[in-house]
Amino acid sequence: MSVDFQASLFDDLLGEPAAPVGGAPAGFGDLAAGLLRHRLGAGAWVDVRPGWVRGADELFARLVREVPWRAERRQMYDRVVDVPRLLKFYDAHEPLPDPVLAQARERLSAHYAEELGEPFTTAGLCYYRDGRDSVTWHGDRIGRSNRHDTMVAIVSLGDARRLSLRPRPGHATGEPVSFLVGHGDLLVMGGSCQRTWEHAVLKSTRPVGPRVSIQFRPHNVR
Ligand SMILES: O=C(O)CCC(=O)C(=O)O
Ligand SMILES: [Fe+2]
Repeated sequence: MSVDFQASLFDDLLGEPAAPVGGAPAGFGDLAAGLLRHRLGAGAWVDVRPGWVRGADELFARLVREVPWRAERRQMYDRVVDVPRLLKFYDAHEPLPDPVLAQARERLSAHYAEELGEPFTTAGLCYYRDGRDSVTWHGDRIGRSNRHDTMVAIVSLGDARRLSLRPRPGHATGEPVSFLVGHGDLLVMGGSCQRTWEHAVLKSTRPVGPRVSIQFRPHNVR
């Protein structure tokens, strides 16, 4: 069984007007207002803040247009296969492709400063062109996250996709959960989440439009 949390359902509860359609500049809602923590077990948690980025239509369009997206290929057993999404990684000192992303990183670093103990530095961008694009089950465990608690903060733009989580065998128990992350939503995986749980954006057979995901991580977490 999977438990569904539909971010969009919370929108009205926050009592904040939805972003106007069209060219409004991107801005941010109060991060702490409407931020909800879901404890997954084994020290893993997920924070969700629906509609954090406002007026993000233009931002989404700019990122789709201007980020130098890369198609990658990976070895899978005895074959080389296309990675089913486009990617671009910005290391700590590389300029981000849009000032709004720098603002998002600053706000996240400020909000989580005490709990995380360090700033978010890098930004990994993924472009899911349609429902066939996906990321398979994994933990972000390259680097310190293999041994230490950390955070990965994801801003989602464009069409909503489901971020699914399940316990990593031998490391956690519990029911799988999934969060529908939509345009402007923030989802933060924290605590032991990368070591003890796995996450994925699974392929969708329903028609789904493009989505851009921006993942902010601290230094040497990937
Ligand atoms: O698309 C997402 O929000 C998740 C991407 C992800 O898990 C990753 O790139 O490590
Ligand atoms: Fe990931």
